[in-house]
Amino acid sequence: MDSFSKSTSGFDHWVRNHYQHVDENIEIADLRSSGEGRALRATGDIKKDTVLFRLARDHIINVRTAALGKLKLSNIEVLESLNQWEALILCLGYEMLLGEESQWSSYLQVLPEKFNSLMFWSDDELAMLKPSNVLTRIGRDQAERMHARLVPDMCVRLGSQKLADFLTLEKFHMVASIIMSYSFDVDDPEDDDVDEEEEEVNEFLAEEHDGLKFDGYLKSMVPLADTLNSNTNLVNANLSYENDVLVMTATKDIKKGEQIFNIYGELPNSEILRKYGYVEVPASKYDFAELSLSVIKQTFVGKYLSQFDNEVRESLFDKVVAFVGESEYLEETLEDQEGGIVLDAYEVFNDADVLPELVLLIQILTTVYESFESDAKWAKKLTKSRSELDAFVNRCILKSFQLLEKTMITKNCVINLHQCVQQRIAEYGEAKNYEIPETAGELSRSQMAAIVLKCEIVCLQTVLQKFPAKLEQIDDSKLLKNVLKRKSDSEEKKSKKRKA
Ligand SMILES: C[S@@+](CC[C@H](N)C(=O)[O-])C[C@H]1O[C@@H](n2cnc3c(N)ncnc32)[C@H](O)[C@@H]1O
Repeated sequence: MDSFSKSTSGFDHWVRNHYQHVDENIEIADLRSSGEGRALRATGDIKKDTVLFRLARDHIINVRTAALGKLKLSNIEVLESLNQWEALILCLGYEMLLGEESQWSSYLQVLPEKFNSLMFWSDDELAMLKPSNVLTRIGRDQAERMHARLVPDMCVRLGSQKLADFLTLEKFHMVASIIMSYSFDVDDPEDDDVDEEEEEVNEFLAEEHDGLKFDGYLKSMVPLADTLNSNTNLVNANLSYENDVLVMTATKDIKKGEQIFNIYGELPNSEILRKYGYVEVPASKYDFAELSLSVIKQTFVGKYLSQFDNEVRESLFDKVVAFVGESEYLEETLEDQEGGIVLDAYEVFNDADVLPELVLLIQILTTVYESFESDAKWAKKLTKSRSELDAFVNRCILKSFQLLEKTMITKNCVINLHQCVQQRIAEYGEAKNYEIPETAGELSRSQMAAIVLKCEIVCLQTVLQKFPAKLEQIDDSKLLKNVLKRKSDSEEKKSKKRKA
């Protein structure tokens, strides 16, 4: 028996001795040959709603159960003043330091030491993922800053100089990565002042320091629940949290020999690779690409008002977008769209579902720019008067919003959105020619990078084929007439004033 199998068998033994229930038709399978590590598999037919296993809360690792919390009287309070990531990194690190003496020693044996998540890719390897926006979310610097905050001071405060010595930066990255790919956000029955909306899913990147209290959940390690691999299309099990116990249940009939899958989140392949170090083939059910504001800027600045020099065109775009971003009308009308409609990047999903914020922005920009094109002299004048420009953009916002509310869109808006998407596809270069293999197997990092890029391109191409399925297209002239009518009204008023 190799050491991998020995660890599996030790862990299996521990689970069956400690858990309240483990179904007889499940096993921990060795799927190393297909690059999937350990996984849960059915050894007999399992009916939907069968409880696969049930465990008491004291078998999971978090601030309430871990040895570090009990090392000193004040430790729980100190740990609760940290954020979820910091607290669990220190708790799990301490269990690893305890090794054989840890209550979870058999479980610690089956945690990985090697990772494919993006934190561990070299700069050259990461370059293979250009131009995916996932490259902006790796978080290596945040992890290093977190390490500097916690080690050694916090470890010493918690009473363990040994933990400070143990948690080198390399170890810290390893523990953080285990938590990234293995932990669960488990409902906290002791914290009933829960505001689900406020749950911060990616607080590791946000670096918030609010402390654990009132988050409503505790980031925890849940042995065996984390042995399940994930598949967005084949998910057939779900972990639920009851007062005293955690229960893994089959959500579908599962046949003998089939793998039991969880779902780690509604994530696209780029995020699955970033956090978990693998990709789904041929695609994740939740794939999306991102269209950044800079691509939209390039498209509009490159297309309109060619008689102006580039600097004027760029500054005009920035002014218009800044005004849209601060629009009081939009703030009041779109109450539930906190942060407005101007975003750094817009997600574009694999079913051509385009964010309404993006459609509205492009409709506003199209209306503004088509109006400018219709009278370049007037446009030039407008660029010099902030208040007149703002008033005009405001009208375009209003009319564009009303149009989309009636499920209509102008033809040039559709063309412009398609051109933004084409501009984005062009940034991917040759990646569009890549053919995704039919089965995953063991994939190299360059293959996984190519699959991520191809999945993003497919989302963008789908928009070109399908958008706008649900909106009626009208001629731009109808909207422009409406917007520009007011312009001529106000010019007439001005000239009357002048005459008087
Ligand atoms: C929560 S663990 C699941 C158990 C893991 N396979 C193991 O051997 O410990 C998450 C890790 O499992 C692997 N994994 C999960 N789902 C996978 C899948 N569908 N294909 C390949 N690897 C997967 C990835 O390495 C991921 O980081």
